[in-house]
Amino acid sequence: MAFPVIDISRIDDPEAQLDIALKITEASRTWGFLLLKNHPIPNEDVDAMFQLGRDFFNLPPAGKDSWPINDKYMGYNAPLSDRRKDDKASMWLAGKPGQLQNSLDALPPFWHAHIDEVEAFKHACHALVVKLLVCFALAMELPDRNFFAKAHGEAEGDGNQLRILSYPARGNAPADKITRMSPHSDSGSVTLLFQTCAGLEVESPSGEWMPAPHLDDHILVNLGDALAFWSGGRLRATKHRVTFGTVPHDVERISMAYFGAASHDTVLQPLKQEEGGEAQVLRDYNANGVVIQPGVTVGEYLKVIMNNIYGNGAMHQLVVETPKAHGIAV
Ligand SMILES: O=C(O)CCC(=O)C(=O)O
Ligand SMILES: [Fe+2]
Repeated sequence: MAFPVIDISRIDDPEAQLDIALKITEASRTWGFLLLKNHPIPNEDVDAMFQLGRDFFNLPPAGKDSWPINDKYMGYNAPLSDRRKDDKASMWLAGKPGQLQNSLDALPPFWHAHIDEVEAFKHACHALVVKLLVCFALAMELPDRNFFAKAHGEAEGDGNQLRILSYPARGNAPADKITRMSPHSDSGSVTLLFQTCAGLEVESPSGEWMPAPHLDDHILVNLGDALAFWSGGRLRATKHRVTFGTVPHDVERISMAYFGAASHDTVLQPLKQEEGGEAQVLRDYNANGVVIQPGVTVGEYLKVIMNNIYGNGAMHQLVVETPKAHGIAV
């Protein structure tokens, strides 16, 4: 089965939309990964963000280290701090519009002059995520084509995160045990991944690690566990990783992920079969070592996941005291 590459140039054209929605949804069900061709985000804007990332990561430690990632997913994460072992750095620029401007103390000074550019880029990413969410609802024949999209209001988007990543060049061949990006699935709804070169490996539908193809000017899309669970298993959150085997150790690799998540008060109840869910009920849906339970909110779930990655090394599980009953609480 070939890795899906889908042309979305006519995604807003009513005559082409359903066909595109069916292709995107089928790729999301089988692979959980796809490449978007002819997407609406201008390549110059993507390149400009990459350049900001490069300039930032090139700063001396004094320009970065005093602003570690905080509980609002803003700030810097230095090499070997992510999962306490991954050899990459990243900068998190999260939250709804206005949050960056209101949180300048949490951001390295480098970013203060670039807030508007970052916000505009996040806004464009969000608009594309919403288009994809509409496609899923259309292809699943849900009564409301905005079923997923309406839980992703940009103004409520505390969990929307832009993350710029740097896999620094290393002079020596690394020791075996050091990873670049440990195997994981993403946690929210839809991730847009922008890459300057190949390097990502994904779990294929038959369960083997394989390199994700890299095509210039395409966006790699993958899905998070919250949406996969909520869809009743119709959409797949696929594991992926970056290793020293796939990225040459002596050149820096820059990538950028926009994580689109539903608002924190969205309640995750898997779609029933008559609503488009799979017959198999999603019991014990285990994602990155955390069991997602029906009735949990997106905010509760994302918090546990982030604590497990950035916390003191202890693994937390979700405790849902009073599961909420409805599909969406917005
Ligand atoms: O750097 C990449 O290509 C992957 C990044 C990623 O998987 C993530 O940030 O969740
Ligand atoms: Fe990821």
